[in-house]
Amino acid sequence: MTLPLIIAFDGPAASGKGTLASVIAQDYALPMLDTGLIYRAVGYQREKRGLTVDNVPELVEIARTLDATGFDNPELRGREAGEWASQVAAIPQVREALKRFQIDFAHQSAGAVLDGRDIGTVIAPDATVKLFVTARPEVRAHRRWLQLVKSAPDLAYEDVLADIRLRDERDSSRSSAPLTMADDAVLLDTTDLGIEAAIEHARRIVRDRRGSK
Ligand SMILES: Nc1ncnc2c1ncn2[C@@H]1O[C@H](COP(=O)(O)OP(=O)(O)OP(=O)(O)O)[C@@H](O)[C@H]1O
Ligand SMILES: Nc1ccn([C@@H]2O[C@H](COP(=O)(O)O)[C@@H](O)[C@H]2O)c(=O)n1
Repeated sequence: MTLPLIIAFDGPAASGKGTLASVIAQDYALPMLDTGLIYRAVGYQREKRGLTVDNVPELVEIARTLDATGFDNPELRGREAGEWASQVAAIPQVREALKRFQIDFAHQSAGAVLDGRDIGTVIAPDATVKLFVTARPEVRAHRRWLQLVKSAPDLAYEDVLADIRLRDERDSSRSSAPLTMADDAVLLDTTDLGIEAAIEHARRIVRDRRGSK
């Protein structure tokens, strides 16, 4: 019997963890979950329904009844949705309402690849391999700016950098499941790595860690 292979990618915004997670998921033919999208969907619904972060029971209900059919909405990938996501992600009751689904996804029979902020620490502390993907804020902001400027030509790099810094600070300092590297995670700093080089590093880490278990 083959053991489930659970691979956790955590790290700050635009570090490249989603890019790496999807390549590794393909390599091992595993299902993948971008958990940031879940928080983005809750934050987006908060905004659309005119709620504030103090409307906790309503936000919990949104989280509890979330429907993945709207996940392909391009607005969820936008700049504002990232900020809205980070705000609702700081509410412990919202995190709790989203937890079971993520735990079940991670622990399906073959295993899974998940990327987020608390995968290796909260959702799958038993993951086979944990990577903490990071890069300098200026580099991450530049990557994110390159992505967003295609649909927002007036967007200033400095504003994206400010967003990234604000989100890093909020995600790392919240009381519930803050962004932090698990003790047994491998650090992958992509500051000076192009995509192909980062993929090669990630592949090697997964091979080595998997082989050692
Ligand atoms: N090593 C790299 N070098 C240059 N660009 C990269 C690298 N890794 C990823 N990118 C690009 O940076 C952008 C952000 O990458 P990605 O979406 O994988 O980051 P992320 O950490 O998952 O972000 P978020 O958590 O905000 O969803 C994408 O346009 C991606 O193509
Ligand atoms: N496991 C996670 C994943 C995401 N978040 C929060 O959502 C925001 C958006 O995430 P992206 O990965 O799409 O950038 C992020 O800033 C976090 O606040 C989270 O808390 N836990």
